[in-house]
Amino acid sequence: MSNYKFNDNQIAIIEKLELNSDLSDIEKLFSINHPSVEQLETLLKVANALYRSGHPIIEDKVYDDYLDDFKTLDPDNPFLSNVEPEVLIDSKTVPLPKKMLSTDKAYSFEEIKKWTERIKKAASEIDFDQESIEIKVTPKLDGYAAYDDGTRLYTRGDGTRGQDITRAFKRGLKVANNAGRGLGPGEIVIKKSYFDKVLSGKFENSRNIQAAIISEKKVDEDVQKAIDDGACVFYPFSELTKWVGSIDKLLSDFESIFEKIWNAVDFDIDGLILESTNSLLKEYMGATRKFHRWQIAFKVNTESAEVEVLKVVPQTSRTGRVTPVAELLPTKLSGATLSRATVHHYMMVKTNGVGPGAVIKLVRSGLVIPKIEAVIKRAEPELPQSCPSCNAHLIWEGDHLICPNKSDCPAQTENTLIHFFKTLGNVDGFGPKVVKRITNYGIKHIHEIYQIPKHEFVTFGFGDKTSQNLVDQLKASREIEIEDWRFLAAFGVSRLAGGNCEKLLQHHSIVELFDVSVEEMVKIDGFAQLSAEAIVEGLANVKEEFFKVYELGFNLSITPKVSDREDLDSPIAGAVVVFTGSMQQGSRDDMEKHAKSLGAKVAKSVTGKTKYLVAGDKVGETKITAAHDKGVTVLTEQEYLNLIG
Ligand SMILES: NC(=O)c1ccc[n+]([C@@H]2O[C@H](COP(=O)([O-])OP(=O)(O)OC[C@H]3O[C@@H](n4cnc5c(N)ncnc54)[C@H](O)[C@@H]3O)[C@@H](O)[C@H]2O)c1
Ligand SMILES: [Zn+2]
Repeated sequence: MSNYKFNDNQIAIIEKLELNSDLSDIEKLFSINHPSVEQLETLLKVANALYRSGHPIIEDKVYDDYLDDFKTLDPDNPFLSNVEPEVLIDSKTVPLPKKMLSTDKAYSFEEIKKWTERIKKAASEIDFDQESIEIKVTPKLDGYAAYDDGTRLYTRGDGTRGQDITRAFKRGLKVANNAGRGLGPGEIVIKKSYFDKVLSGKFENSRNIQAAIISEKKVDEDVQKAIDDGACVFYPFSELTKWVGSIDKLLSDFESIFEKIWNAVDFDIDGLILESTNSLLKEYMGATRKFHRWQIAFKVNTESAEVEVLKVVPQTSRTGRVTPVAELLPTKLSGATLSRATVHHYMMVKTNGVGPGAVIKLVRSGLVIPKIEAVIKRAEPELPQSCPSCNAHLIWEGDHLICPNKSDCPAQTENTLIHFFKTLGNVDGFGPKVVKRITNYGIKHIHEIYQIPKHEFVTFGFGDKTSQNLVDQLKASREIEIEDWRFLAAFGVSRLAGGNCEKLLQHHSIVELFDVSVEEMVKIDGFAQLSAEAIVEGLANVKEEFFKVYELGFNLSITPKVSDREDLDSPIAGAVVVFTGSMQQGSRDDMEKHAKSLGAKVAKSVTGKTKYLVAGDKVGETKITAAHDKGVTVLTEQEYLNLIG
């Protein structure tokens, strides 16, 4: 590979670093296969400086991989334990009003899960109620980090000292959503659509422009126009679209949350930020010198590869849908060897020619399953005629091939049972292997599993100890308290995952739900005609089995009814209340909980639906004015306490 050649802009930046190597030696580093520790350090410093001043030389993932290597070779190097510094625009730095750190990174769902485990562990260490742990997800803006204290605007610098770039506001830079000044940390960003339409001819990437907005030099006229057009803004993180919910919800709805937040803004983003919002927990978890332990960035790496398909095998799912799984010539992609990928459905196999010998473009998106982005070379597809599990003749239903043998298809039975225990999630022991063995002996229903005595497990071929353990697990799964919505979701009715179950159970008890008509269901917020029809039909199909299982006696915690809350005789019942700022009488978490118990709907941000904004200390004037503008009643903490008596 030939060496990289720096351009003049890059050379000017590298010279500021005052490294002890010649430029030509540094250029060579970017094509070396296994750089030494010293070489890695130089390489990282150069790449970082170029990246932060708008002239990146390598992809983020490549940078992060080098960083990983460096961590292994020289874990105590100070470059690793501090925020990666920006290149100074001039020589003067000022202390930041608040520390600005980097974020820890996760490139997979597994790493996110581990992070949530750490939060739960921290919560249990300080007796913080697990139920109250709240996670916020926002888009990770890929701009230029800055801090606005209401008077000055600062760069992040080295995390404790930055540079004064208030001039950007003097140049007309606006705050996103007209949110006003003083909202703390955020990023200077440029609207993607504007960049593509107006600026992409002249600038290579939006980083070039970010650097121009804050530079000391006179601003380029196109950039000034972009500022005047409101296409460049300072976006405070507090103003971002967000998802807020429990750890369970986060993990169970991860893909849909991901989709929604990822597409929420018209700015470049390079991931999602996940963080705990509970101040007690945050305080306890604290930070390293580099990142907050209560926050993590989920980054996606979009590396792709062209891969040959060896064959496509059908797999029958719990619902009878037959999923095409492509077996691939094993290929390395972003650090993992891929040998399988799921194709959406058999219609895609048929129309796009995904058969043996086809070449597909795969993208590993950081989520668990690699996605097929395109079919590069078609091949004759093989469409199965019969169910790989029960041999029943397959039928088309829309884009899908379906095994119609609901009652007697081993794959459907097994997957239904696996889904039940997995969704219940309160015991382990009933994973795919165990379930397969049990179903081989003719067990087909959830309620039957609960009636298997120990000696029968032994005749199924489980050891004595394992058999006892399985019996104990079954008992425990009924005794350990579990939310009724989760229990319902475990029956795997189509369109009845956890979120929808909870919404329905806020209106009807789990037993009543089986008698709710489509007409009644569409009256509930969030249920359209088609989903309601599917749900009512799905419930009817599982009704018999549901009650057999329900009558075994599970320890269900009941979802509170909306009506109970609105009927409460409290001045805030049914009202949407937002708490902001720091409170005197107790923690904000506690106040929110108390408000909920009084029937209020506690929200995190003010919208047109908000009735009261309870403002504690240190709340910006702009936030209050904005609330007034939306017709919200703003109360001080004391006024609120008087109101609820
Ligand atoms: N390509 C390269 O050569 C190169 C060089 C250096 C760094 N990088 C990339 O930069 C990363 C490290 O950079 P970093 O430390 O500046 O940033 P980071 O990726 O660690 O993220 C931390 C920053 O995210 C910002 N942020 C954006 N949206 C946010 C939100 N919604 N909530 C909270 N914070 C938000 C904040 O400004 C914060 O300072 C590396 O992982 C690497 O991928 C790339
Ligand atoms: Zn079948």
